[in-house]
Amino acid sequence: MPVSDRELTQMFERVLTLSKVDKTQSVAVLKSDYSNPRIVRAAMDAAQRLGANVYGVELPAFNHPRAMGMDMTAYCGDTPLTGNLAAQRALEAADMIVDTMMLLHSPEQEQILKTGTRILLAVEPPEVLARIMPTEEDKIRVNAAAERLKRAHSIAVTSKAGSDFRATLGQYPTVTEYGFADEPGRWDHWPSGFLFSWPDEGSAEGTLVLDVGDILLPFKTYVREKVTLEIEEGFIRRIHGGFEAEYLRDYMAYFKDPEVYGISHIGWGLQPRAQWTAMGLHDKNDGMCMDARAFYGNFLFSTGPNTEVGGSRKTPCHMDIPLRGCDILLDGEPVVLAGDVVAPEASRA
Ligand SMILES: O=c1ccc(O)c[nH]1
Ligand SMILES: [Fe+2]
Repeated sequence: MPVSDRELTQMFERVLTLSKVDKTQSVAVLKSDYSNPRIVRAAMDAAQRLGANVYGVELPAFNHPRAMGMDMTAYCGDTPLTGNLAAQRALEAADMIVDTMMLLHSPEQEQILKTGTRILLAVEPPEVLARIMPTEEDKIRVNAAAERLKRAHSIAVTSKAGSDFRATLGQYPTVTEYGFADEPGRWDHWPSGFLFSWPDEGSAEGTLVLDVGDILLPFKTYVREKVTLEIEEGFIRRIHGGFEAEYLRDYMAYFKDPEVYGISHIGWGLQPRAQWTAMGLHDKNDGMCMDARAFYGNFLFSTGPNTEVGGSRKTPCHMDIPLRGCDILLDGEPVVLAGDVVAPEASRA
C-alpha cells in the first residue's frame, strides 16, 4: 500500500541510524536521471535530521545502446560513474553513500569501498522498502549463516526437480546483505536478507533445473515449464527445455560474450518478510524485485560478472535465478532442506 513521504523519511532515519550515520558523518546521496526523486529527498532529509554533513552527487544517465529493459541489474558493469574520476573522488570523500542509481557489479563500487566509504543501495519501491525494513535480528541471522559459509570448502545443491550441482568454495569471500551499511567499507542493499559467495573458478559442475515457479531475473517471470542448465568447469554449456529455455538462450546469446555463461554469486535467502509471490504483484519496472532474491529458504544462483569480489569477468549480462525446494549442503552438512532453513540454528527465523 502507498507510503507517505513523511513515513519514507522516518524509514530512512531508522536505516541510516542502523548504518551509524550521526553528526560526525558525511553522507553523499548518489543519483541519476532515473532515480526515484522521493527516495533521493527522503535520504537527504533523513541524513540531515541525523546531523550529518549531506551532499548530492548527480550523474547524467548512462545508456548503452545494446541494453534492454529498465531493470538496473539487466546491464551491469558500466554505470553513469564509469570514467568520471572527479565524481568518484567526490564519492570517496564521504563516510557513507546512499546509492539511488545502482553501482552494483561495477569496478568503481569496489574502488570506492576500498577507501573505507560505506555504500547502501536503495532503489526498490517505497512500499517494498517499508515491508522489508532491516532489523538487528536480520543482521544476527545472516551473520550466523555467514560464519558457516565462510569456512565451507564445498557446496552441493539438489532438488526433486532434478538439480544436482556442486562447486568448491574458498577462493572468494562470503558476502552478506542484511539491509544496512554499518561498518567501514561495507556495501549493503535495503531491502535484503541473504548471503552468497562465488564458486572457485572452474569448479561449478552439474545440473540446475529451474522448476515451475522458479524465477528468472531480470525477466521477472515465473518459470512455467522446466529449464535445465548443464554446467561444466564453471560455465553453463547447455540450456534446454521449452519456451523459457529458448528465451533464455536467445537473451544470453544476444550479448555475444562467452563470459555471460559463467556462474556468478551463489547462496540462499534468509528474509521471512520477502515473499515468493510479491513479484506477481508488481510491474516489471517496479525496481529489481528483491523479494525474489531474499525469500526465506531459496537457493539463489546467478550468471555473469564476478567483479564484485575482484574477479576479471566484467560481462554486462547478469541473471539472478532463485530456486525453491532445494537441499543446500556445505561440506556435506545441510543448511537448507527442501527449501527450509535448517542450520545454523541462529540463522533460522
Ligand atoms: O542485492 C543484490 C541485488 C542484485 C544482485 O545481483 C545481488 N545483490
Ligand atoms: Fe545478482
